[in-house]
Amino acid sequence: MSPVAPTTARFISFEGIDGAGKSTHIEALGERLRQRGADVVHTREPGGTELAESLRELILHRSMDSLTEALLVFAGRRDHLQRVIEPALATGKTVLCDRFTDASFAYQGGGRGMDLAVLGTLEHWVQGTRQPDLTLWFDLDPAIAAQRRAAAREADRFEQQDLEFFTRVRAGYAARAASAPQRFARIDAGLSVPEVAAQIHELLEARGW
Ligand SMILES: Nc1ncnc2c1ncn2[C@@H]1O[C@H](COP(=O)(O)OP(=O)(O)OP(=O)(O)O)[C@@H](O)[C@H]1O
Ligand SMILES: Cc1cn([C@H]2C[C@H](O)[C@@H](COP(=O)(O)O)O2)c(=O)[nH]c1=O
Repeated sequence: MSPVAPTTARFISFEGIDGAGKSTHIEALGERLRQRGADVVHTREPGGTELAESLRELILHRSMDSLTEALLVFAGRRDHLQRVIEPALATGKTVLCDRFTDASFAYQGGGRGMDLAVLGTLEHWVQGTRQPDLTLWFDLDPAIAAQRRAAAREADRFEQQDLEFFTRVRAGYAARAASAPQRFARIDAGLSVPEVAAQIHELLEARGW
């Protein structure tokens, strides 16, 4: 187990349908990387800056059409990239981001049925070639995710959607993972919390992270 050089910039995103278990594991992963010498920044989307957090409130709670939703998500992402993600990576930090652009393809593309070419154009405008170095995709049966959410919290505008919506979102993630297999690592999120943690541990060990 060799320590990570503090100057090794890494961008790791966490993806999956609502309730798949991302948040449960992010802090522990950050701690693991810190112990190996990384300077870790935790952030999230929508959000991550004051402006983008304001947009998050609108996106999660106000009614709007899918193109408006996508434009707000990408506007927040631009601010987030400029103010937080790019400066952190430029100074050798490790960025752990709870959701990034794959969520736009899964939710606005898969869930809402938006044209993927339009999303691809927004992606190119907003982030150029910037992509995470690793995306941990917490893959879970939407029915199980719904049970977990119901036990955990009050639903926002996305979480109120039905199983068909989340089945399309899941398929959106699967398509995105198939298009970038080197970047995506699928986690079986249907297992217990310790078993999911073990999968993440093995994935990072295999990369020497
Ligand atoms: N492997 C697991 N088995 C059973 N319950 C779990 C598991 N992982 C997480 N949970 C529980 O499921 C609920 C949702 O988990 P969590 O908030 O981590 O999901 P999430 O993917 O971050 O959701 P969201 O993206 O909507 O914020 C929580 O109550 C959490 O304790
Ligand atoms: C980045 C991003 C997010 N969303 C949706 C997905 C989730 O339902 C919410 C965020 O809630 P969380 O509890 O913080 O996971 O936003 C989206 O539709 N499009 C996106 O690009």
